Parts: sequence; structure tokens; C-alpha cells
Amino acid sequence: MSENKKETLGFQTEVKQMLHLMVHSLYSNREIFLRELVSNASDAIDKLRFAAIDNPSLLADDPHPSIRVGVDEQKQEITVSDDGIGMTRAEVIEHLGTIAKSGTREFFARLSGDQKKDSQLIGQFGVGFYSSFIIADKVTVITRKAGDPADAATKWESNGEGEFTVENTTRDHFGTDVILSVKSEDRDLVSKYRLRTILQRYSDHISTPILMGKDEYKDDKVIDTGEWEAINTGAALWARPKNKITEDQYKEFYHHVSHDSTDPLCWTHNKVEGKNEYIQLLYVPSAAPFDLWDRENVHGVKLYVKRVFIMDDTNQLLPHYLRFIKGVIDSEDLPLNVSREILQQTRDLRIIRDGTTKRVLSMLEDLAANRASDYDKFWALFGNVLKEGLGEDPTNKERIAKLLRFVSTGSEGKADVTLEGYISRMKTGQDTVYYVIGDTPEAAAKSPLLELFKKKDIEVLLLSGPIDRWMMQFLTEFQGKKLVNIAKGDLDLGDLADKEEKEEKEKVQAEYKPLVDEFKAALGDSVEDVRMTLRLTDSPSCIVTDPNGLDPAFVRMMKAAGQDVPEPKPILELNPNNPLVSRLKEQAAFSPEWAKLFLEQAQLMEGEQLKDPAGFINRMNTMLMDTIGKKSVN
Ligand SMILES: Nc1ncnc2c1ncn2[C@@H]1O[C@H](COP(=O)(O)OP(=O)(O)OP(=O)(O)O)[C@@H](O)[C@H]1O
Repeated sequence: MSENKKETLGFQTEVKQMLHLMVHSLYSNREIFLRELVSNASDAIDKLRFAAIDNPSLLADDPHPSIRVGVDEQKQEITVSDDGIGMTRAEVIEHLGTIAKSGTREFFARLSGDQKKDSQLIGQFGVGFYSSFIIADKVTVITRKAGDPADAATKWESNGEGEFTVENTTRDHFGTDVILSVKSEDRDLVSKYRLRTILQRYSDHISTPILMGKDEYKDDKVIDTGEWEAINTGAALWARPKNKITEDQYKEFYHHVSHDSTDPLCWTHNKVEGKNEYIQLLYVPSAAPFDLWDRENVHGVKLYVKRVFIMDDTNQLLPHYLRFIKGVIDSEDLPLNVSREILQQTRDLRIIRDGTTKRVLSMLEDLAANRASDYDKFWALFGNVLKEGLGEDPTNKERIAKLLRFVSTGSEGKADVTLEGYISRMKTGQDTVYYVIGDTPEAAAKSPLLELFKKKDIEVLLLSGPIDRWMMQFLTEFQGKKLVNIAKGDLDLGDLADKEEKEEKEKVQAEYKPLVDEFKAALGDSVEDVRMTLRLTDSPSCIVTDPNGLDPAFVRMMKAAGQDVPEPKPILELNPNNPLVSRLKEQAAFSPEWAKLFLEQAQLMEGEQLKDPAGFINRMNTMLMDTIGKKSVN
């Protein structure tokens, strides 16, 4: 098809659904269309400024690009124009006919039917432009890509009902006009006064001037002077002095950079001076973004150099474990005219990255120290991401460890225990932080390994899941205290074990040696060792692992992921105070089947899958039969 012809094309199915949603569920939020269009216009100007670094002629015609919001009361139209990068015909079709972002599926999966919640999803999923159809029954876009000739502009038009048209047109300057033909029921919005109020509320932080037609009052009449006047400050918000920025402006700016319409949990705004000068304005969101676990494409911290937008790639500006942070970094020293690839390797960028990491950690420390309930919210949303830092960022490990929150045997299920708090509560003679890891929080809380600790009233941290397992490989010490997994190795309570206990342990080992030998012979290769333990008070047996070996749950995880890892053998420990165990010793009624049952029980308690579940059931049933008596059954 010739590029000049008018084409009628259908919207992608998701766009149709989106448009339907916009119009029907977001009506109560109809003012958002203006914020979205101005935000797109501002992004387009940022992109033009960036392109002009390599090709200054792009800004030669108009060195001070602006955004203009016009109102035509007669035609009932609102127009948002910008002198930005513009779009080619192909780009118009791609950007305004489909939803290119991978988040679309999640968007639809997350729709709740609750208007307020659903409207918050809009900006987050990059569907801003389509919000025009909330108030417009026809939208026309006239756009010319920077660098293209005047007659290579494109006109896009749609009534938002399934199809759109594209055709060739002309436009004097580079940039884009979005013209909304406003629905009859929304005509109250076709008013300079209304639009000005909305823009002042939502868009004052935009660093490009937003212009509107200037009115004058003459003889009690409003006269359009035909001139434009700026209605926003027009200076980048982050470059303004802190005391000139209101809380609401900080929040609005957050909505702009993050595309999240909920308010941030906290923020930090600083000018770093010295050899490297830069400004940081960084926010912690109060809602988790849908792509929190996508480690590759992380957006939300934008890099500017002397107010010129360079890139939106959080991975370059912060370590992965802080990928939830949103905001802006604006450097005075980074070179403007180098490619992004070279920029990523400069030492100055690494210095900024290190400084920004430290600043974020300070912000979190401050939140934890002064706003505990907000820190709890933060922890629930991003705690598992922050834990990655223990492995990823050895320099800041101690600071990250202080920010961790745990559930413990003393915290009644609440994740509010800090390592410092634990250490301050340690018993006299205790020099170790004890923890247990279960596959689930319930398994951890019910682990038989906790029995002795409960009896002695020693606090144990309760960890669970693969992230905790991974994290604890790196967190072996904190403030000079060792962190010990109570499922690893022979339990040595050090000074916490009294003399009698030590003697008792030796006595038990000797007394039970024949039984232990029988267990060893019965279990053969399936265990590393069998021994007696005093760590249990109720359960007959438990399994622990070699302190130097791989964690069994970790091995299970690796296997599930298709890795061939040798399975570590468990160490079976028996409790002499359990009547089953003590009777076995006394009655010499030992059978190898008993040994297998003890091992299987302990494995089940750990949440492990049995290798031979049918064998386990047979053993149980045979023993039940023996108890009931075969004769009576027959
Ligand atoms: N005024 C404009 N100038 C140039 N390109 C634009 C303009 N408005 C929209 N676009 C293009 O259309 C795309 C889609 O815009 P839309 O508002 O739907 O989502 P988005 O802005 O990409 O999403 P997000 O707001 O999450 O970044 C933009 O990414 C941009 O490429």
C-alpha cells in the first residue's frame, strides 16, 4: 500500500478492551487524560533534546521547545501540542494501535472491577494515550518526526470504536498535536480555566514550559490576546531548592516518573557536591510494580545530564536489589555527547551508582528508625528484593543486614525482629544467633528442632522459602556473632548447655550404642549417620545435615530446576526421652522396618517428599495390623 494513501486499520484486541475499560470504568477520573497527554508531550521533548546531542540541527528551528494546551470553544475541541520528537507513520501505527508493552496481559489479569484500583493501573501499564477517549468521541493526532520533511507528517484519527485511519499530511514543525473532539456530556472541560486548574495541580513539575492562550479582562469581558503564557514553573522540579517544593509537588512528580498513581512511601532529595556533582530525587513506592521480579527491564530511575534526559534504565544506576526505587538522577559532570553504551562504562557513572545506593540505604534506615509502621509496609512489599543485596552487594552487607526483618519464636508471627534486637535479647552465655529454615513459615514454626530451644527459652529466627535459603549462604555473621542453622550439624549450645546436660549426653550415647548400631545397619547408605540427641523433647526423631554439606531443600530446588546435584545424606537423630525410642532399646524388639519408619517420619516433618511413599504406607499398615492383631481382622 502506498505510504500516501489513507488506510483504515483495526486496533489490537487488547486496545479494544482497554478502550472499553477506559470509557466505562474511569469516568470518575476523567481529568487524567490531560495529565497523560502532557506527560507524553514532555517525554517527546526529552527524546528530542537527547537526539539533538548528536544532531544539533534538530533543535535549530526551535531551540526552546514547549507544550501548548489550546481550547476551541466553538468546535468543542481541546488540543495538546508539543515540539517533541514526533512519530513516523509506522510508529504511529505501532504506538497508537497496539499496546506494545509486555505488561498488557498482567494488566488484564489484575483488573479487579474496582474503579479506583483499576484506574491506578492505567499509567503503570503504559496506556496513557488511550485515556483521551474517556472524554473524546474523536481523537486526531497530527505528528511529524524530527528530521522528516514537512510533507511527511501523519494524521491518525479514531472514534475509539475498533478502528483508526492513518494518512499523509503536512505539519510546519517537528512534533505532535493531539486534538480531542470532546463528547457533549464533557463540555464543561472545554474551558481554559478548568484546564489551567488541572494542569497547575498535576503538571507543575514538568520541566518544559506548558503554555496556554493569555486572556485579558476588558470591560468585564474576557478577551483572548492571541499570546501564549507559561502556566507552570517550567524548571525541572529536582533542580529547584527543597524549600520551594511542596509535598504535593513531590508526589505529583513521583506519579509522573513512576507511572504509579498511588502516593510514594517516602523520598529523598539531595544535591551531592564535590568532585562529582549530581542531584538525586529518589522515591520508595507504596505499591509493588507488576514487573518487580523482572530483573532485565527495569525502568523508573531516569538519568539526566544537566537537565537533558539520557536514559531510563534503573539497572545502570542502582544495583538489582534496589530495582523498586523510582526517581531522577541529574549529573553535572557526565559527558553529554557519548553513546549510552560508553557512558555505562565510565567511572563517574559508577561513583554515582555507589553514592545513590548509599543514599537509598540511608533513606530506608531513616524510615525504619522513624516510621516503623511504614517500614513494615515497605518490608512486606520489597523485603524479599532487598534480601538479594546480601549476595549482590558485599560492601553494604552489614547495612542491609540491619534492615532485615524476621519472624522469630518470640514474635508471634510478625516479621518485626531485627538482628540487633535479637542480639540485645540473647541469654547470658549465648554467643550465636540461631535460626531454622522451613519450606513454608508453618513448617519452620513447627520444626521439631525448636523443642529444646523452647524449653530453654532461647529465641530462634524462623526463616522460610528459597530466598531465605539463598540469603543465609551470605549472612553467616553479624556484628561479630555467628548465625547458625539449628538443622546443621551436632547441636552445640556452648555455654548455654549446663554441666549435667553434657554428662547426660555422654551417658545417653553410651547407653544407646547398640540401638544406634542396629539403626545404622538397617539404614545403610540412606543416611550419613545415626546418633542420639538431646535437642528434642517430644518428637522421636529428626534429621539434620552435615554443616559442611549442601542444604537438602536447596538441592531439591536445584533438582526441580533440572540441575544434577548429588543428594546430601541426612543424619538421623533419635530422642532418648521419647517412649518409642526408649522402649525399642529395652525390649530388644527392633526390626529394620522400624528404623525406616523413624527416618521417614523425620523427613515428613521437614516437609520432604518421601522417595518411596508406597513402602512407607505398607510399613505403617503392617505395624497397624500387628497392633490390631491379624486374627481379629480375618
Ligand atoms: N506526543 C507524543 N509524541 C511522540 N510520541 C508519542 C506521543 N504520545 C505518545 N507517543 C508514543 O506513543 C507511545 C504510547 O503512548 P502511551 O501514552 O499510550 O503509553 P506510554 O507513554 O508509552 O506509556 P508509559 O506512560 O507507561 O510510558 C509512547 O510510548 C510514544 O512512543
